[in-house]
Amino acid sequence: MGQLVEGVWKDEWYDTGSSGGEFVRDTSKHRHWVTPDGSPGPTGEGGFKAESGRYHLYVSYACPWAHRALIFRALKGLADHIDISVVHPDMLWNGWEFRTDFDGATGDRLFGESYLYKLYLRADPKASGRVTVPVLWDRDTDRIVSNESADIIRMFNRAFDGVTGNTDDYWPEDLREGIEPLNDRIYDTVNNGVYKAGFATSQEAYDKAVHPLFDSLDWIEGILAGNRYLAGDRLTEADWRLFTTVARFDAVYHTHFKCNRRRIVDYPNLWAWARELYQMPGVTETVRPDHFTRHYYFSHDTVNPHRIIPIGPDADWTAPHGRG
Ligand SMILES: N[C@@H](CCC(=O)N[C@@H](CS)C(=O)NCC(=O)O)C(=O)O
Repeated sequence: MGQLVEGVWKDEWYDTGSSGGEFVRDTSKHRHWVTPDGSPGPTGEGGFKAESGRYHLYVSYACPWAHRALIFRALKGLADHIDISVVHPDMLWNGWEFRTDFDGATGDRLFGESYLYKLYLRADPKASGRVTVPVLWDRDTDRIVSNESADIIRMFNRAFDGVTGNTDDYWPEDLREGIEPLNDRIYDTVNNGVYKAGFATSQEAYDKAVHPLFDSLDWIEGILAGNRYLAGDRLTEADWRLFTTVARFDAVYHTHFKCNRRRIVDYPNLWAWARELYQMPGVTETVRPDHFTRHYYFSHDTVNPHRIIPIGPDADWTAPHGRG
């Protein structure tokens, strides 16, 4: 674990000392957009036209943010148009590595680099900041288009429709007003909430994160009692953004991040909703418990110093969901 400082890799854990023990997530630095015609998107520069074979996606099967991008790649029929490199689940003193000694870890298929930070340095030799997945890489310009999963899934949602012919829409205009507040609360208290609880280094910081997390899970359980999906009867990005955290919850966050007031299996509606999403075509293969259990328990030695990987719960994700 570390970060780049003016082109130099520094091995250091998150600094929670200056924030009262609270984990504060950095904002993503690369915010360009792929668009159908290469015109600029909501942020950054233009020049990134949607084309088959031009872009490469760097992911970890362990990471909930990268997982969003993998799911949208599957749902939107992009697998033949955007290829991927998968990092090794261990994220140690050199950050994410391109080792291949773990099932599914591919190495760096574009450049044969050893570490993800070297990819960031290819794009900018003087780069500073955290080196995170996912990364959407442009082969034509050797630049990072984006390292922000929330943006990448919106690009995947529409930008390549002319390439794939797939017009499924997970951010439909008429539901956006409802989706935004769901995303905001779920990001802050659930997606990032588990990290805030797990990386807290003071009781106060932990308490401040863990109560809103479970308040939100209770609130979501209520929504899913009356609705098939979060925003109503249509599946939207709000569901997928929540799903990647839920998929890791009982195996990892409940134990490793001390989010143990309840498990997902204790919420009947949320658990059935999670199984329904898990079972959708193309999605199941993106869920890799082998990668996420190994990653969290083994990489975070500040949280789990002996790196013992617990046995994990027995839960049947293939059981009928009954939400039809
Ligand atoms: N806001 C980013 C966050 C990505 C992120 O934090 N990824 C984690 C893995 S789960 C990472 O690569 N962390 C490395 C680090 O912080 O040094 C996004 O949603 O894409």
